[in-house]
Amino acid sequence: MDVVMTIAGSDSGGGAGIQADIKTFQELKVFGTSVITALTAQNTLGVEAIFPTTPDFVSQQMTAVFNDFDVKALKTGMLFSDEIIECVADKIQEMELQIVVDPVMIAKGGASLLQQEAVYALKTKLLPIATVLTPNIPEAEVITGMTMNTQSDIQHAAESILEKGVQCVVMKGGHLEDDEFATDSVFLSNGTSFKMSSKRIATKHTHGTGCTFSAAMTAFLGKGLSLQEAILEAKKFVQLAIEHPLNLGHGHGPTNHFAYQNHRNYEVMISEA
Ligand SMILES: Nc1ncnc2c1ncn2[C@@H]1O[C@H](COP(=O)(O)OP(=O)(O)O)[C@@H](O)[C@H]1O
Ligand SMILES: Cc1ncc(COP(=O)(O)OP(=O)(O)O)c(N)n1
Repeated sequence: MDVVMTIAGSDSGGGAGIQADIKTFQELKVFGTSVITALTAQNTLGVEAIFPTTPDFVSQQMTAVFNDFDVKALKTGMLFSDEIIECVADKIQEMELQIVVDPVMIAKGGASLLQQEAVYALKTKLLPIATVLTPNIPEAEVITGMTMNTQSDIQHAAESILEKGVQCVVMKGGHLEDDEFATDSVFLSNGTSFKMSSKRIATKHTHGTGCTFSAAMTAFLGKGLSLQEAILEAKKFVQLAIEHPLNLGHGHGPTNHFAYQNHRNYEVMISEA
């Protein structure tokens, strides 16, 4: 059984963060381990409180898992502070691992899940060792300092991120105003680029989409899929999870992690970036 890890915050409401990651890992039949960076008191209506873990305790959790398991791939989600980012980066920089960095910054309700002063550590410590970075448009704008309105803006921002040492950037288009398609643009450091589109679902139940997408990518990388295959299959996983909602909670409900096993046949459309 392939072992993967998530380093992220806990969402008491179960739709995002560690909980979304572990559910995704379970559905994709990899063994999930977890390192908790912060606890959030959260539900589908928003984040009510945040209680961060100490960097030392983050380090202790990582050591405990790494001393016992052969972790093939890991993802990072909510990292909260520059001290936690530095401690995570120091620990994994020498390891042979596939690293998916989901640069979680702001939750849907507006709560800040990454302190502003931590953006520098994210850029200088974590990006250089990342296999894949999965920013949404607002996150890519913070990382690059660029404004992104057009496909050409997306390409320029991706190029500037690749220069920081990341092997692949997946610019998520969930926030773009397109009624028909949810399109993500993928750029690899070897010069390959493509867009992947799926039918945009008109729904408010999109809590945890980013976490689920990056967790699925991590699971597929852990299982040995190539980078491109892992990205495409993760897109399929998140599409099905959005398309078959569970209708839970009173706000932005969670996605459905069971859907991939029940409705496997979704074709993601691929085109030139
Ligand atoms: N309404 C939607 N219909 C279909 N796919 C969506 C929808 N919203 C987001 N996605 C997809 O979900 C994934 C996560 O994207 P996004 O919601 O932008 O991330 P985040 O949660 O980090 O803001 C991407 O593949 C995106 O294209
Ligand atoms: C603990 C925790 N981690 C991450 C998020 C953000 O998740 P995301 O997938 O980006 O979904 P939304 O916040 O946009 O619903 C979170 N909310 N909590």
